Amino acid sequence: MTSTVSPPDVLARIVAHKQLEVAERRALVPPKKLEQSPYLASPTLSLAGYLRRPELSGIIAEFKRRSPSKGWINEFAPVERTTLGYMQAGASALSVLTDTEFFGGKNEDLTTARRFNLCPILRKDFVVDEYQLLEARSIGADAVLLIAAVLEPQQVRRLGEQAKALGLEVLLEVHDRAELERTLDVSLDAVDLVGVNNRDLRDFSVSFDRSLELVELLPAHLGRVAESGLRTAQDIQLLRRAGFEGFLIGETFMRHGRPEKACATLVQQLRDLEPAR
Ligand SMILES: O=P(O)(O)OC[C@@H](O)[C@@H](O)c1c[nH]c2ccccc12
Repeated sequence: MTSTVSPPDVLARIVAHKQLEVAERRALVPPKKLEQSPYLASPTLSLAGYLRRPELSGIIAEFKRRSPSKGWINEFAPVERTTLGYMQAGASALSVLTDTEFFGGKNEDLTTARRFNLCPILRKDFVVDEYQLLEARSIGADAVLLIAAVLEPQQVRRLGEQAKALGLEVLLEVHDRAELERTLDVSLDAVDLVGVNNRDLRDFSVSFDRSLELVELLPAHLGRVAESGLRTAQDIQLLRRAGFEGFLIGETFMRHGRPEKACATLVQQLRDLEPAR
């Protein structure tokens, strides 16, 4: 079962659903069980580190089947071929949506991507509970997303510290200055990267101005990621020149029958545009 919801309350609905889902999962698969996953014994890869590698594009290629704003984007692309193709095309890292209800993903998608790729993988989900951090580690993720719009600053700090203790990197997502400042004020040490979401998840509007305005306020030691609505090599060039190191791209790739080919085309265009890199 999947849902499409109207914009104004989408975040609140996702979070409410996620809380129920986490309670169910915890009852079904207790933390002790998750701790037995072999992934807990293997080291994680640094997303921030990979984004700084100059020989790579900085693109975080996302596997996203559907979204509340667009409905189905790509129901049938196989995870193996798509994620491996993304990396062969020159992406720096992967992002895999694991939310089922609203994004059509699942934990197994991330584990499949893990089996086929040696690169940092971001688990893209709505973290509201520490259980999800252990779960992320147990399915093979290297990094998790914490969304400032749905968490209190103190929660970001606590979840961020717990994530780091598990060896996961933390990408904090913000979409305006107030969110950025109140959250980083208390959680600076618990975060590895900051992502500016060009899409307002409250009304789905997209504007690069969000990224361009906020980039100067991002602490230099944190990885800087521009998220959502990126389509062209020119978009990436603009945002890179403004100071971003990472470019999270989902729909531009996934709406093609062969998302990995769309990624290869974009990477080639980027190489033509930025030959000196
Ligand atoms: O498909 P796009 O417009 O390229 O966007 C990718 C990514 O930024 C977007 O999927 C996203 C950003 N933050 C999120 C939080 C939850 C779910 C999804 C997201």
